Amino acid sequence: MRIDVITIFPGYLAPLREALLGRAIAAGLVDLDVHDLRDWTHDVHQAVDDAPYGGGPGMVMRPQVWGEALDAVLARDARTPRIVVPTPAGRPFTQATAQEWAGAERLLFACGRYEGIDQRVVDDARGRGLPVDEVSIGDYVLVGGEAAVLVMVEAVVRLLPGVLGNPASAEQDSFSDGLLEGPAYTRPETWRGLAVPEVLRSGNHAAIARWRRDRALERTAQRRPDLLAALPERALDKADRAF
Ligand SMILES: CN1CCCC[C@@H]1Cn1ccc2ccc(-c3n[nH]c(N)c3C#N)cc21
Repeated sequence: MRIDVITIFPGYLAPLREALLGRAIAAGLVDLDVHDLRDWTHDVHQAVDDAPYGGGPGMVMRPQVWGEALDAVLARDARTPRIVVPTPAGRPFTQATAQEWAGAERLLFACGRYEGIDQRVVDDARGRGLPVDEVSIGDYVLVGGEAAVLVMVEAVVRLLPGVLGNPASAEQDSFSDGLLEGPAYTRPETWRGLAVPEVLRSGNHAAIARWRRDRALERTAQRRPDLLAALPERALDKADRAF
């Protein structure tokens, strides 16, 4: 997978070259290029923003600069990317989105700042037949798109074959079966007077699987009843319903 990121703060994306993602890049599973939007300005001030039509607070990112940047980055690889524009006004980014994008050959992230990117940049890309996803990572307001890109790239890249040491980890993710993960424990058996649940030390794999499923159902019902309500009928077996 090739990933391009266009931003006015390239340094913000440095963590993408650390740890798991860094290893994926080193292993050739991911090609990452981060581009400075100001490379496509032509004035001495390298202006990337201007006052909003219709008035209002803040500044809007200029379409000319973004248009040139996108055209140039698109041309650097024959593969057509999904263009991803983080925005608080976007569709929710979910595990399903990450799984869908993990199948893409190329992703191109356009990081806005200020009040956002002139809407005609997205409209022009879509008008040329390019797939553009305007997405939000949550119902809170950030200062720009870079933090969202860190989140989304991690969620996608970890799903790529060969990235996680144990592929079962991704299969047993929270959300992969529609439920939150239950509690996890490791040694010592007792810590500050708190013991590991006995069933986890029983060696009875069926009982352990049932206990873990019950804890996931319990936690999901308590913290995310919306996820439980969204589960398809077939997702809960008879034992789940008895829970
Ligand atoms: C605050 N300021 C005026 C109101 C509009 C947004 C703007 C800031 N801003 C500019 C570009 C940009 C991109 C993403 C996000 C963002 N916020 N929250 C999310 N879940 C996000 C995503 N994904 C915020 C951004």
